[in-house]
Amino acid sequence: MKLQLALDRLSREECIDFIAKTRDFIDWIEVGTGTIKEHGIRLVRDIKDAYPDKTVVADMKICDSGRHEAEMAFRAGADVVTVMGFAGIETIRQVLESAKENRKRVMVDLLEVTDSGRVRNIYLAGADLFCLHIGKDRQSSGKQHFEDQLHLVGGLDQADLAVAGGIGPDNLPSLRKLGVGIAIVGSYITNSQDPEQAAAGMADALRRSDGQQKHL
Ligand SMILES: O=C(CO)[C@H](O)[C@H](O)COP(=O)(O)O
Repeated sequence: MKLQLALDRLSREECIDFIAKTRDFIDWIEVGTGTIKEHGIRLVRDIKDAYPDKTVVADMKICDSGRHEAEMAFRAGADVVTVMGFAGIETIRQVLESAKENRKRVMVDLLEVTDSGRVRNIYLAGADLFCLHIGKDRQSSGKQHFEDQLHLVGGLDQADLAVAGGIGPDNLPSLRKLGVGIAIVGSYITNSQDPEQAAAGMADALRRSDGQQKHL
């Protein structure tokens, strides 16, 4: 299982600092939605230039103007862009087309998606990377679990699976059963007193886990 560091609610300098501290333990770097809104797409470019060997995810959470927004992120050096699973299929198709033309990838964020038929249509449209996601605001209710969302991606045999939202050592064991290829971890690392240790611990635990290893 790979580790994606999510950079949310941070200053530009903090983003750079967290990457420097955790670089040996993380596989993918996510520039969070709010972070892009606050600091601009230029931050994606700066991170990709500094870490050309890392996979950089621009968490654009696209829900309209698919091609325009995807190309903005790819031009800035993003390797992966996110589109919302609840977006119109036309928007999702535009993002997938842009990724194909640019030889990049799309992560479909399934935040608040409940219809597995919709997910299957997105898969049939060419998506091959899906993210089960418990949003920040939902996390506080404590009522949602990744297991409850697993039916959404049942039978999507060729797709890779990521999970995001509240992941830390406590719920790591539950990921083992889900066949997850990539764990997206933000707050557990960025709120830690010792981010380097936190990232090292998560990376070690993820790699030792029984989760199905997928090529990403
Ligand atoms: O995409 C996101 C929010 O929309 C976050 O990057 C992701 O969910 C990480 O969350 P956490 O800080 O709980 O680990």
